[in-house]
Amino acid sequence: MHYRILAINPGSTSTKISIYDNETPVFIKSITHKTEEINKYKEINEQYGMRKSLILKELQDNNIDINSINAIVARGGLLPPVKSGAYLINEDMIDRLKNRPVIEHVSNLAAIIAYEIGKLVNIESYIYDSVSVDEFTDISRISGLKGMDRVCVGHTLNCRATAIKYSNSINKEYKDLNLIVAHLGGGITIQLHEKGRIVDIVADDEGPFSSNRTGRLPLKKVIRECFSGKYSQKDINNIIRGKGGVYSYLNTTDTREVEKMIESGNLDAKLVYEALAYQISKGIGELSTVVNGNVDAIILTGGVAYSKVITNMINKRVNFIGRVEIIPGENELEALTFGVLRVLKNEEKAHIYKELVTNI
Ligand SMILES: Nc1ncnc2c1ncn2[C@@H]1O[C@H](COP(=O)(O)OP(=O)(O)O)[C@@H](O)[C@H]1O
Ligand SMILES: CCCC(=O)OP(=O)(O)O
Repeated sequence: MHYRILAINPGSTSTKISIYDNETPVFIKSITHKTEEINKYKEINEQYGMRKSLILKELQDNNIDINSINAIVARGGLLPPVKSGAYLINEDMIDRLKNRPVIEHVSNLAAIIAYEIGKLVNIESYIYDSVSVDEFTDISRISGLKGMDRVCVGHTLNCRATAIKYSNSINKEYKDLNLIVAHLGGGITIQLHEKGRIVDIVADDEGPFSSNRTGRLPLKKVIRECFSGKYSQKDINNIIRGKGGVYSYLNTTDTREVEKMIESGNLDAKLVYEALAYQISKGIGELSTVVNGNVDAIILTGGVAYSKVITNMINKRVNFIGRVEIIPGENELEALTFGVLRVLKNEEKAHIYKELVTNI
């Protein structure tokens, strides 16, 4: 059977799209959005029309007839907790993403755009391995305060696809392995996949800092700053996810720049980079206890995993736990497409999204 699939992955500064004919990519494009254009919109959701028009124009300019597409797949946004795998996009999901997303995040736009394009040509649209995939156990959900459960929000799309890719590469079934997967991108999250289920994670506010996010901070000091009168809630959020981490120490979010600083003898940069590796390693160590140390492999992925300097530092600290595999970069368009292909080929079933949880 032949399927043509459009995948949509919006980021803060770009919208990535691809067309695959079954497993073969036939068109891949990253549409860049100028900061001035993005800044025109007060809320992220207002960018929907602009991004949808650019996608349609891009397809038209490249002679791709939208009527030739059989299904659309989008990066899943900030829904209340959902299962791993595919969900058919429906009105309930669109209502939640447009009106009550759990967090404002650019990934919320993906399903909205996919659904609208799907309606134009009367085809189904899906999300796959949403950022809010939550397979926590009862024990991992406990936070330390009744009424404030931990929730799982992370880079599940890349982590799960990379974990499956690694399992296939060693001729083992993903569901038979215990894997710790660290997504080292602009944001960092670390996941424990126990026999194919993501039972616990270190979220981007629970562990290591990243290029522009603070990670876990000393709580008492955060409370003092929040009530100092100096900041609005938006300011605080912008610091935590945007102006924190490497950026706050070294004024750059590009870890390649940090390496150049280190090479030129900058001792502050050296210390911050070592601290980054140290904190990532601590997160990996923390998750290894969830399976009593029975870890088949630790996988380092995402853009920062291209850096030999950082992966060597992490390797030294964590290889006593299990073998360290480096699978750099992220291939989210492929992960989305292959996921929905499994649905179209009846190898997986798509879940139906229902608004059950109302207090998140
Ligand atoms: N070769 C490299 N060496 C070190 N860092 C890199 C390299 N390539 C990309 N990065 C870093 O990876 C981060 C972006 O990772 P990526 O997975 O593309 O991000 P995102 O999660 O935002 O999609 C940036 O901080 C960038 O500086
Ligand atoms: C919201 C969790 C996933 C995430 O942080 O994605 P980005 O790193 O792409 O912002």
